[in-house]
Amino acid sequence: MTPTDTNHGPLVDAKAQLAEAVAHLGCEAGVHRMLATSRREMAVSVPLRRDDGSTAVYEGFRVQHNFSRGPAKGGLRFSTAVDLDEVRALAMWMTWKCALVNLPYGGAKGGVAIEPRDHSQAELERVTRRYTSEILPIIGPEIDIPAPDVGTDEQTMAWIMDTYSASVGHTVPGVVTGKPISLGGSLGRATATSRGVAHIALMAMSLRGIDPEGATAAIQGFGKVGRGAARFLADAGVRVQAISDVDGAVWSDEGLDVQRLGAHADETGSVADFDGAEQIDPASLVTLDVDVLVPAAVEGVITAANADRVRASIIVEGANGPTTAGADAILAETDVLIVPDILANAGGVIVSYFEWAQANQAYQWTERQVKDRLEERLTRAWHDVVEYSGVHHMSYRQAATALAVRRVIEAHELRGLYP
Ligand SMILES: NC(=O)C1=CN([C@@H]2O[C@H](COP(=O)(O)OP(=O)(O)OC[C@H]3O[C@@H](n4cnc5c(N)ncnc54)[C@H](OP(=O)(O)O)[C@@H]3O)[C@@H](O)[C@H]2O)C=CC1
Ligand SMILES: O=C(O)CCC(=O)C(=O)O
Repeated sequence: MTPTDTNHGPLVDAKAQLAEAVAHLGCEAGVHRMLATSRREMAVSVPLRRDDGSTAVYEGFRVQHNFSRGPAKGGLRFSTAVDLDEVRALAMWMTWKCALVNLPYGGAKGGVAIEPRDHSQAELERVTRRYTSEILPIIGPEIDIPAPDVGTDEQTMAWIMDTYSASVGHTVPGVVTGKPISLGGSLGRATATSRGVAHIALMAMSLRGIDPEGATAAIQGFGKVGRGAARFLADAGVRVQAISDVDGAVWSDEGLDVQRLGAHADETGSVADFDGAEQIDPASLVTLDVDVLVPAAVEGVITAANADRVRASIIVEGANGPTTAGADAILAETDVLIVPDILANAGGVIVSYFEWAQANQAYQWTERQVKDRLEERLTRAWHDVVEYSGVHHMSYRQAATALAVRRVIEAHELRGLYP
């Protein structure tokens, strides 16, 4: 039977991945139920006084999936696609990601169902401060530490830090990561996720015997992750042939000039209509004939409906959850190597951890220290996954999830958090 995405949705996919890991590890039903459930969820209503004097109200969430290995950690997303189930899935993936790269954290995620492009900076500041005030009782440097994700940035983190600090009466840099450098942000955090994506892509190419010089890539998304990934891959000699965003997609056989494309996007707000390339259908990006495909935008873009047309040799998941369970099942029958999100995009949270450690020490590391330690941790996790996958004859996603779930269960057992 051809797999389908009948139950498609990130939470369904995340729970299916957990169920597979639990079956492989052989743990009891109660532990499985506990890991399938968030430890704490907060839904808030975020009223906004708009610049024209009218009032808008947005739904916001913060979900803390697990605390067994340490405080919860994960980004904050501003997007109209945000809902509670999406945030639950993203929080669960954060737990596995932090465990996989051995950070002393559990997993969390937050979101506000708002389109940031429709708001002024002043409105975004008011929304951020109000959302922060609402979730304030459940965040803190030892409880849950937000960071940037889709639609948020270092300015958002600065507003959260200020709102939290004003409430407790002193400056608390460790309450968020991904802050501006001048407020205690880490050197190298802004590019950490994309640097990690490129580092992992190069290791995957080496495993597949693909020489980066002359290899080709397509990248979906030209935001904080996609743009840097394009730059780092191009710097390694890869011909980045296609890049897309919400408004369009561009393609060039000889490879896009990523720097010029960046200048064009800064000027116009999109990669669309870049004069150094052909315009293509954004939906075709994931099925282009390239060596490496980097989905770096949103969930659920490689699905049961298009997986059989994927022609890349390697998929490096810069985004969280870009490949649905139905697509995974189809691609498992092919030679396509999928490097799962919890490994491929872990560079961001690794350097967030470094930022938090620097805030706790009140001491700044050099950029070289950050880069070296980032690559060291990612390389170790990569080898763990490759080895586990080989020993247990499973996909990299299955191996990564199993390794991570095993570490979380071990922490539960050692702490004795359940009878
Ligand atoms: N930032 C980080 O440190 C980390 C991010 N991630 C994950 O990476 C992904 C991207 O995050 P980030 O780069 O921070 O987000 P950004 O908001 O900075 O960028 C998102 C990009 O994706 C584009 N996009 C959105 N929807 C689509 C679509 N349907 N098709 C094509 N492009 C689309 C946006 O286009 P437009 O510009 O036109 O809006 C934008 O270019 C998310 O899944 C996030 O969870 C994972 C780990 C860490
Ligand atoms: O840097 C962080 O704390 C979290 C980044 C994030 O949200 C993610 O890895 O998906």
